[in-house]
Amino acid sequence: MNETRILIVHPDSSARTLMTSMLQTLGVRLEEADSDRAAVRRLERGDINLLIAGVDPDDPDALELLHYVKRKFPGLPVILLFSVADAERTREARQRGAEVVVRFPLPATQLRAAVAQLLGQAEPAPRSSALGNGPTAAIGHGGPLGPTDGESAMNSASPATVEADAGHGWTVLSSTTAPPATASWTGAERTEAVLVGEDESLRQAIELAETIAATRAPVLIHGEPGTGKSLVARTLHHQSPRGRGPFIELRCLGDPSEEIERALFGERPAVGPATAGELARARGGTLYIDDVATLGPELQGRLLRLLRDGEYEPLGSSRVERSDVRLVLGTREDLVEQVERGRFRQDLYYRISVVTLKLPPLRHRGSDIERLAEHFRARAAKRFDRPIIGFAPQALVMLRRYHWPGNVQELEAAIERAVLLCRGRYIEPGDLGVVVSANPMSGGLRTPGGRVGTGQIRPLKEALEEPEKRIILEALEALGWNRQETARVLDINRTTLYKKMKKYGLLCDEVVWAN
Ligand SMILES: Nc1ncnc2c1ncn2[C@@H]1O[C@H](COP(=O)(O)OP(=O)(O)OP(=O)(O)O)[C@@H](O)[C@H]1O
Repeated sequence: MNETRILIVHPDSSARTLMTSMLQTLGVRLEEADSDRAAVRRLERGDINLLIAGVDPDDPDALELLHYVKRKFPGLPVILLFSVADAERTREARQRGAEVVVRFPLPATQLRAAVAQLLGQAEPAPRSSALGNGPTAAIGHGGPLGPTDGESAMNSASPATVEADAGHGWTVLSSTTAPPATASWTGAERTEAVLVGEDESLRQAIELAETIAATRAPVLIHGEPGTGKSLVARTLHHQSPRGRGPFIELRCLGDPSEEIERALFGERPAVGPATAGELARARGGTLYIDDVATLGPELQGRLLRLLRDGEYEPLGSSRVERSDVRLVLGTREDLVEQVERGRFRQDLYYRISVVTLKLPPLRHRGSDIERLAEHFRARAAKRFDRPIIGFAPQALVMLRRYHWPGNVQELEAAIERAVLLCRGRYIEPGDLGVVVSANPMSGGLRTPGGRVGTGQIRPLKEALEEPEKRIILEALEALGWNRQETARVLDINRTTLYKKMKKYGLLCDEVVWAN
């Protein structure tokens, strides 16, 4: 089998070196070109599977190489790296067939995810002998879960992309641009539910999702209950070329294997009517399977086959069906741990985890708590026609101190209840239905009697996270975000500080090169 080759084009050698170092763990052959001319020469020798080109959108010839590639090698996927944000040029590049347009520099994880997805769908570009004869072998469909014809180029000619591009906020060019105040994915408004949040780790998850939204690769979403996995899956669907197709959700928790199997694959008994499964219903769209960790061994095997070969058989039938869905999987469990315990197939894990979005728990999202509370208040006031216009200061303090084990879902329910119960115009602490400890270090929920309910006692490690985050944040702020000095004062080494900052989403402005 031919080696996979990526051609990196950039006039600046340090940018090429940087990209090479970001991609070397992928185990592919990386080649470099310092100009469009050199790139064309190399492309014509054949066997390039993916092109990554850095461009300056202000340059009038910025898209010439793209234009050439899409004409001569229509199957060759292209990632364009823009040196500055330029929405107009981004639109133009996508109309001309660029699969991914991102701002450079960008996090290594994001670049690797985009490359992995596109390589999963591409076959080597044809050799030069086939050139000049118009379109030659197009992108291979990389197995049955590869893109359909309409998706393969992911270009803006598809109605979904044109609409998403037409001023609705959807653009992949956002890796280092600041998100808007709320609803980074304004396109999601079509689904009614809007994704609200500015927390850094949520933003990184969203950016990664944006990068791969247009591909058909499976996506794994990991997060505690109520962190928004289903909402992110839905948003991902609406931002993809499949956005006009169905979005189907299948929740697995607690259902016996056979029920899930029937729901997923459908049933075709020897006698009697056949029943379509969710896979058939989601045809042309996206199927979100939640709590994938709870699937039994048999179902895991069938899911693996579906992902690998795009095939399945309905219950009671031996006739093989082909699937045409994008799969998004949700889990609240740590799948690596499940693999180590022998409860989850490693091969399945590898297949679904190439792109993993990690949603942070609400207690780590800082000011997003208020942002979300305000969003839910406004929505509930409108929905229930209640004249509630804000929060009393003490109610906000309470919201900030509570640790929200049920995450956004719990917050949403608490605010809706408060809007209904509130007698004044501002939500008061009493309306929230929870009594949060006055001690900011505990962050715990107390029963009205004043004692901590046993159901609210948290594992020590988790309970210590909140004060630890606060102490680190205060030290960083006091020391002007000087990490060396902060580590010294806190008496920890810099690597430990870095890891903790990452865990708590405090790496605000930093582009993550490593990992
Ligand atoms: N960032 C967000 N902005 C606005 N609403 C949100 C956000 N995250 C979650 N929600 C809302 O919170 C509720 C719970 O979200 P969702 O069902 O997506 O969570 P989940 O992680 O899938 O939950 P579960 O683990 O129970 O399946 C939904 O009503 C959703 O619309």
